[in-house]
Amino acid sequence: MHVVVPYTTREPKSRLAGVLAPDERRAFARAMRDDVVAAVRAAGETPTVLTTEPLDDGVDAPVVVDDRPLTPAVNAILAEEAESAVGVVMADLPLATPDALARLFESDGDVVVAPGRGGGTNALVVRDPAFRVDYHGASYRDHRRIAADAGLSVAVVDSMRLATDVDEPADLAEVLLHGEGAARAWLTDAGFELAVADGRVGVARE
Ligand SMILES: Nc1nc2c(ncn2[C@@H]2O[C@H](COP(=O)(O)OP(=O)(O)OP(=O)(O)O)[C@@H](O)[C@H]2O)c(=O)[nH]1
Ligand SMILES: C[C@H](OP(=O)(O)O)C(=O)O
Repeated sequence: MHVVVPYTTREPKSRLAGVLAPDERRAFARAMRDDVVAAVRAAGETPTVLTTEPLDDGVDAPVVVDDRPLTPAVNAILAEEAESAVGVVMADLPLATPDALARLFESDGDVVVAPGRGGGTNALVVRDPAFRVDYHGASYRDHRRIAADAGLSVAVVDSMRLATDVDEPADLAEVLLHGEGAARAWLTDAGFELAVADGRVGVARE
């Protein structure tokens, strides 16, 4: 299956601005992307990075450049590849393992959705050309509605690893706890460590 990994170079991970400088956010976003690309490949599928501008950072996959916003850029790929199944796996899922992704890719359904915590859509498989994406906001709900309106079957993948997109500082604790790849190593090198305060797990930086 062809698996698209959307990746923006424009102000990536702005919700981490309180804990990471702009160049750090770019480097961390790149590390997360590299983990996702490696996991897709280890799951036996073929990744392509869908990027907002050309990349010269050693990305280990072919890239497609499309400077439009996320939704039209992904829909253009779905329209181009209407004859085949397409996977869409976000680049900010550093906990994604080959096993979790294989479960997504192997689930039956015209549309297979891995919801993100907070209402987003972290990963999808699209097997019917009538489906189109509409990201941002409560996109999990919107994608179910788009599928239902088109008469398509939907399968939902229940996976902690695919549900954990890294958007906010609290999500960094998940990477330190469960990550195994470049994103976890980047955080550790940058001096982040787990910190428990008032019984809650968070992160602190040396
Ligand atoms: N190709 C492409 N990918 C995008 C675009 N916007 C977001 N992405 C990717 O889509 C995934 C989800 O992105 P978000 O978490 O919504 O956005 P973000 O810019 O990474 O982070 P925030 O600035 O905190 O919202 C990430 O893998 C992004 O790199 C876009 O306009 N084009
Ligand atoms: C792309 C978007 O991500 P979020 O803004 O929810 O992180 C979504 O899942 O619809």
